[in-house]
Amino acid sequence: MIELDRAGRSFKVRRNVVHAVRDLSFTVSAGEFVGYLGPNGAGKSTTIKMLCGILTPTSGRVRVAGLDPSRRRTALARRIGVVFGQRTTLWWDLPLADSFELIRLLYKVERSAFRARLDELTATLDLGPFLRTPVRQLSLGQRMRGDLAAALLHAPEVLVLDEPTIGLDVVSKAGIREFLLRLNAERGTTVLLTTHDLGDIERLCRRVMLIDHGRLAFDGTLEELMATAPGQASIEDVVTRLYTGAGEEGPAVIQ
Ligand SMILES: Nc1ncnc2c1ncn2[C@@H]1O[C@H](COP(=O)(O)OP(=O)(O)OP(=O)(O)O)[C@@H](O)[C@H]1O
Repeated sequence: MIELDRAGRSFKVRRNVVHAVRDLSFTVSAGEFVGYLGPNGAGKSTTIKMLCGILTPTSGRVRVAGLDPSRRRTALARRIGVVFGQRTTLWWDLPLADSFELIRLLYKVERSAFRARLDELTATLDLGPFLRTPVRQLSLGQRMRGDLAAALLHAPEVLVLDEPTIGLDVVSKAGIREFLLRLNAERGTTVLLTTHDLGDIERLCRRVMLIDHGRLAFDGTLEELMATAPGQASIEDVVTRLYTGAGEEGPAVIQ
């Protein structure tokens, strides 16, 4: 479903070149739920932007649902949903329901399929009480549920999430995690999740990829991740160790 083959993306900054992502190769199969971790500046958002076609790779190859994202952005938009937790795709001054209707028109979703999908999302994300509220008046947790629904109205096969639980309280986080688990289990939606919240990873992801300085530093199951640092008490300890390269053998490097 997602394929990167030696993908790289660099930026020219004045006289320097920043290699945000280098030589990155991985595959995510249909139905997987994968956590994509890395310290600040590691290259996670750059990867996600290449997956959505916002950025073109400067080397290598990227495919999502068999499509080259930067060349087939419109075709890909029908197959992928994206949520950037720090931004909203909703119309700030419009009621949530009107934003959804605009998205229906943009994606050319047939009215009855849209109605059924919206009813389902309204029930599972509990959107009913604030469907008529302008987006700017929503709390962060309500807005995030609205953004998730907006990303899923066209029933994409792949969902890419960039910090979807940032700033949420424990109850809101639990609700969103529960929703994502069900979406993956019941609909088989493939999910790639970037987060700094390791609770998200523990609760949701069987497979974890870790990127550092633009390169893949770990790719394996959560159990294998924990086993890279035997005796470490928590996932925070293990990930801190990998981020800082601490320990006698250093981080588990896969390549
Ligand atoms: N448009 C750009 N121009 C120049 N440099 C960029 C650009 N976008 C990203 N970078 C650089 O590429 C590197 C990777 O950035 P990226 O945003 O992908 O990291 P990240 O893993 O998402 O970080 P964070 O967890 O802080 O969001 C950083 O050094 C960043 O400064």
